[in-house]
Amino acid sequence: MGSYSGSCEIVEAGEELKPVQRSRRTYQPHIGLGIGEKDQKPPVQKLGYKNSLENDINQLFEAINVKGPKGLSVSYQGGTSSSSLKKNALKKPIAVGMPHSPRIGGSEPLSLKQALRDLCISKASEMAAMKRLSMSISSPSASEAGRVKSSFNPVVVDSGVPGNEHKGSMVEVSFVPEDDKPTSSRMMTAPRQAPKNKLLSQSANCSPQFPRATMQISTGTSTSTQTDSSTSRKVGTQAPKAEMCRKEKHTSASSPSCSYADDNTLEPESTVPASTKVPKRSPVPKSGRKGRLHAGPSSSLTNGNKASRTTRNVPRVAKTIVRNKSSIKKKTKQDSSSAANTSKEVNSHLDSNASQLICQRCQCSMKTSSNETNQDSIKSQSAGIIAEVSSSHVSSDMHKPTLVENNSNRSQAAIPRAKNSPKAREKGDISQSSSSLGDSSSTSISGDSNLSGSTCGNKPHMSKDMRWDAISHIRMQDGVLGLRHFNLLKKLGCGDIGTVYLAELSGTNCLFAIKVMDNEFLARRKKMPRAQTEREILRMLDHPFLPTLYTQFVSDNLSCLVMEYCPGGDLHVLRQKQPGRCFYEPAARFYVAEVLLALEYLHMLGVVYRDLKPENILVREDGHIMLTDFDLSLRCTVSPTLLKSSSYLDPARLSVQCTASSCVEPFCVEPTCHVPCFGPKFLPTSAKTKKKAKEDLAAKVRSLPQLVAEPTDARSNSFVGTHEYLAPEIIKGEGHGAAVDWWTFGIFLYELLYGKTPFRGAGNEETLANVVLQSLKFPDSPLVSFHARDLIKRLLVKEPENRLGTEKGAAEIKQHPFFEGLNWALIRCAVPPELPELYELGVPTMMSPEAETSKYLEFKATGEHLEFELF
Ligand SMILES: Nc1ncnc2c1ncn2[C@@H]1O[C@H](COP(=O)(O)OP(=O)(O)OP(=O)(O)O)[C@@H](O)[C@H]1O
Repeated sequence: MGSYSGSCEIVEAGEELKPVQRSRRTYQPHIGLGIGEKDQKPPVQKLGYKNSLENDINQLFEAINVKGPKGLSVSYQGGTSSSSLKKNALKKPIAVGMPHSPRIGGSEPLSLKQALRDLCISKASEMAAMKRLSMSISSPSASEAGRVKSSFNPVVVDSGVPGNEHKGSMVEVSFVPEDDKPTSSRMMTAPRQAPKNKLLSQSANCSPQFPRATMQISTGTSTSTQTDSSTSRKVGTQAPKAEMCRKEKHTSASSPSCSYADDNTLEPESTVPASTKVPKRSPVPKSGRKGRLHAGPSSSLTNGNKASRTTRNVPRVAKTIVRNKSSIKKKTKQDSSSAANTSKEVNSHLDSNASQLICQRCQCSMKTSSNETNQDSIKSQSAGIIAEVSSSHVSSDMHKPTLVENNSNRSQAAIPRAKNSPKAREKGDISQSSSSLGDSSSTSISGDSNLSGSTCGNKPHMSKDMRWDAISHIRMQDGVLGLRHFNLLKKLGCGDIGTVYLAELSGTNCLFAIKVMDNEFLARRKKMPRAQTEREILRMLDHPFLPTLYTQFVSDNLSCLVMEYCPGGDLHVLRQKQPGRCFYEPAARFYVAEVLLALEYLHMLGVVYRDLKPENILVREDGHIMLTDFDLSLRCTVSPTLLKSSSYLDPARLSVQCTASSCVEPFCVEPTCHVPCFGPKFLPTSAKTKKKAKEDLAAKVRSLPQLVAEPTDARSNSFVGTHEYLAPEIIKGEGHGAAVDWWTFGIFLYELLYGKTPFRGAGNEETLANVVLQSLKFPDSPLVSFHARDLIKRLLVKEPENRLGTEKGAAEIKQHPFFEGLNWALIRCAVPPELPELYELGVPTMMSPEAETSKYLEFKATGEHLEFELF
């Protein structure tokens, strides 16, 4: 829930501070476990915290002195103590410690106090050394907290908004890479046993904040007395866009492996044979039910797949591959075998810098393969590469518990193209692909970094995807990537500005969806801006429910976007296969929840999507969704706002007072599910106490600040969208903003539940009139819950200013009781309603390269549309 996200972030920020705090805390447990070194006393004044340690020790001994059992003589000088308990405790480190350590109670004259002090100083020295080691590896010359902050590209903004009662308080919002471990969900749910699908500890990756916001609030002199919604605080004027730029700079500055190109440039393929230029032909009308406004005839692809549907009832296994810790962690551990606990602390800090470590890994690679990379760079330049594709992504979070099995993300990436068992093929592909990349695997990432910008750092949530390597490998081999490197296997669909193909990167078994657009056609039809918008947006995205753009290039005046392939068809097709042609409510809830997170992310990036409809929601192989098609989107600026307390919950906009859910099951729809995500030791026994606990928790969650990044100032007068989904303000030409996405979100939910849109008329004109004039009605059947209908009602408010979501965006909508019980942070790990029907990859036997180039690319674009004919 929204509040959850908020809570997550705060906890995360708290986590951010932990390194500083831990430096002292971690010391203490080692008092009893430390290893004495020598009798020498290091100059403790050099390390500030050593004084604290000594103080602690002194206090400890004083406490022992003072609190020792009466009549017991506790001697710290002679080492004789009649307290066996203390004796044992104190003996332990020394007994286990180094042979030269002084013995307590033994014959050595050294005092116990002195011995312990030395032990602790020794331990502190070890810790300091380890910290230095880890810091020098990950980010030289940065404090731990600073290092974390800098690597996560934080936005630190003074909350000193004029009139703000929180003067003096500091609000920090940082956008963290997705691979990093969020801790919020851990805080909220960790006490319970691991989720059944083995979520990673980075489960907050599932949270909507992509970029995830972590908030650190130092209340300082804050009076904390705000009570109304006016207390929302501007976090700052930095829009995510600005953050993106900063991130890019940061990344490129810190990592030579990450190169970024100008947004408006593409990499032309200089070596495309003339034979690949194919004739144009007239368009094929879109078979979809809805015509799109704003452009010529649109087309919609329905896959003709007849594979049987499988209900997914087995939780997906998400095994953690903590590659990110990698060598640094190991090294740290090796260097400090006697400081296991300390090492853990350090490692946990390093974990939180996951993406940074990945980048460092790349850098390391770069160093070891610099010659090769340089050669390739030169080669690329000489090949006439104008610009490299890079994803000017906003570092995202989570974020994410990497949903991976074994080679995980990579396995997801390698969607097999052979006909037999998809799963088996997948594995085969991985190994084959890996081996095909074999020798160069160690350098391919770094090479790719320089050549394409398609680095692990660009799309953290897909950083382990083997397709980066595959592309990089080809680039390193040939110096340039073009259409000739792909085997076009199947036409997936045709849109207004291009045609999408399923394609295999030759020799890699890696599948992609390639959107091919004819620049000449686009220019002639004045659709270049749409293509440009889509390209720019795609490049920014780094979110599990949005497509990953791997690379882009121009091949013989064809602009190609190489994207993640989504084999499950679209929601429009899937809905029509449901009984009654509509989804059951839990399934609908699943899909709209994921779409909501995608929209929230887009809004945070300053993108108003404007074209939500089931046709644009593809189903991934794992059953989760992918929102596509951004050519009608509106780009704008956005100012993240931190809303304090529960002021963001406007009861007038929500029918029922929301309750925060802490259920670990992302789709537990049982409203009476009480505090189930806490372990037994936290579970109150009586129902009454349970209820109280839940209320307390809900109150706490509601009191947490909430990040809202809704582009409230976005305005456009364009008449864009799909008839049945058009918002009234668009039809009326009054100008519109981000609220149109919440209108379409309401229509979308309605359609999923009822199998039709609410205002559809006999024709487009009537539909438009209905949207503006007709009141919302719900059919008697199928039966839909009150909460679902209530949410739809609040979204389909004709005046945008009164529409749910208009003011506070997705955060507001997530609070609606329809989503009660849904753990937003874990949504990505939820088991989807059903397995998608995968496209039958009944790909014809691959033709010879000559035949491919001469026959596959029969590009035809005449009249309204452009199309590439494959066969
Ligand atoms: N990544 C992908 N994976 C699988 N299929 C895809 C992918 N991207 C697009 N498609 C399919 O290709 C079709 C055409 O997509 P495209 O985005 O070009 O057209 P569109 O959705 O009709 O929108 P527009 O007309 O605005 O371009 C889609 O309907 C979809 O079925």
